[in-house]
Amino acid sequence: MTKIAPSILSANFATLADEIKDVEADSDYIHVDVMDGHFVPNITIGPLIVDAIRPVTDLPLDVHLMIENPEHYVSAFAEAGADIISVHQEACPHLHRVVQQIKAEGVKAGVVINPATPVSQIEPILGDVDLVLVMTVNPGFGGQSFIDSTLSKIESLKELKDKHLYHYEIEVDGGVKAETAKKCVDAGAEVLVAGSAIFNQDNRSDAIKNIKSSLK
Ligand SMILES: O=C(CO)[C@H](O)[C@H](O)COP(=O)(O)O
Ligand SMILES: [Co+2]
Repeated sequence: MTKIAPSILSANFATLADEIKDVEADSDYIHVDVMDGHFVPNITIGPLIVDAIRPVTDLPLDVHLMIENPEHYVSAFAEAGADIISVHQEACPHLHRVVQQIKAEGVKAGVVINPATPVSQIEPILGDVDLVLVMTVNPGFGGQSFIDSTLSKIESLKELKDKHLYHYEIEVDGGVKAETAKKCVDAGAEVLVAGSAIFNQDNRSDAIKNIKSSLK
């Protein structure tokens, strides 16, 4: 069963608790996009917001760190209530150390690759992570168009997972909507992050059902 992770990046931050409640029943994770204005051009959410939304939902908080030096903030996000913390390969010269740091906090560890980063860059760490996030847009903003060349990387990650019996989930993020979701799942994606395709719609439940029915 494909999981759905609405990205609150496209939600109304003035009513964030209500926005999360609105998608909770149809979703599996809540995806939280953390941007620092350095690794990506945008600035968004810090541990304070994760702490504030933690009591709002029992769904796992899937925290996507688009920040430089993520090792400085792993503890703060774990203490704030993150269930999964994912870091970009491109931001981590000592990736293995950061993954171990996340796991030592008792949190699931994910690794993320940008559209231009090949799977080979993360191959040595695949046996250690709980989630691999394939960016299907360049990180920094919601509402961008899906990049088709990322599909072959999803296929490679599925092949490597099956071959080595790795346990990571394959997640995709960026430009995911009813028109693009099926090709991700056919390639091997197990978790679909969607922001604008859900929160920019009046009826969020229908928007999620629309994505799910596109997979049939
Ligand atoms: O990490 C992200 C951007 O860097 C977001 O999770 C992603 O862009 C979701 O937005 P949309 O579904 O509108 O593309
Ligand atoms: Co994201």
